[in-house]
Amino acid sequence: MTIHIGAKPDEIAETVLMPGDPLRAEWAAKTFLTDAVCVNRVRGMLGFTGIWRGQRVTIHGSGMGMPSLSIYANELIRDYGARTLIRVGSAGGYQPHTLVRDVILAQAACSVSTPSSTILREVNYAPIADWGLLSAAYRAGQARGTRLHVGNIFSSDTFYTERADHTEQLTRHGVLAVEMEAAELYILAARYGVRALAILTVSDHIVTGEELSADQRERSFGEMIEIALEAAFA
Ligand SMILES: O=P(O)(O)O[C@H]1O[C@H](CO)[C@@H](O)[C@H]1O
Ligand SMILES: O=c1cc[nH]c(=O)[nH]1
Repeated sequence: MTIHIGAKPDEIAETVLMPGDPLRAEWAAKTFLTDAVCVNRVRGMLGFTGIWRGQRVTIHGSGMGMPSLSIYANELIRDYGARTLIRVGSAGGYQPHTLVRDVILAQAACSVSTPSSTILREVNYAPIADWGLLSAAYRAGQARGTRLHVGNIFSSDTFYTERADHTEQLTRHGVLAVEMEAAELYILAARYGVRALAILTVSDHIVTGEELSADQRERSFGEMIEIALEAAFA
């Protein structure tokens, strides 16, 4: 047990999928894993461990924002031995071609700051995905015929931005979408020598205003979960 995760030491798998939403973790575990057991309930941050095609997998919520993800990813890696962490999240599309329900593989994640900024100091570190996971996810998405994009995303510290100029410049520089966790996940993975990838489903579009409901965000992201599982064990 750690401060934030109530699981016993052997109850977390080496492969962990991390949605921001703990209820999405529950839905995904019940939908895609067999013999799924709830291994964490501390603070309502649900985690489940079960079996997918003979492989042990944990699906554990990260909460919203990089400070929250940092707590869970640190404990999963350092205390429980997680070696592959795949964020499965929602994102706001920036580009005309990143449409609602499209899937984005985050090759890199830019940010204004991350929890690691205090230790990286003046270094403008480039957080990047694990190449093996990224290429496997791309192949899995292509094979399924998913509308897929690979590229840079923005990990924001805020959901409600007051900086229209900011969004405009990120869009102009080819950033595909905005979310709130991937950059810190990639930095932690690099620090501890483990594999990480963020797979995102576009849940709303920052320019057109089209959006999915909260219920759809919890339950309609099956394609992304299957791509994540296939990539993890490719
Ligand atoms: O759907 P999740 O995985 O939570 O991801 C996105 O949704 C939340 C904001 O609504 C943030 O956590 C953002 O990164
Ligand atoms: O962080 C997020 C996630 C989904 N949509 C947004 O606009 N921002």
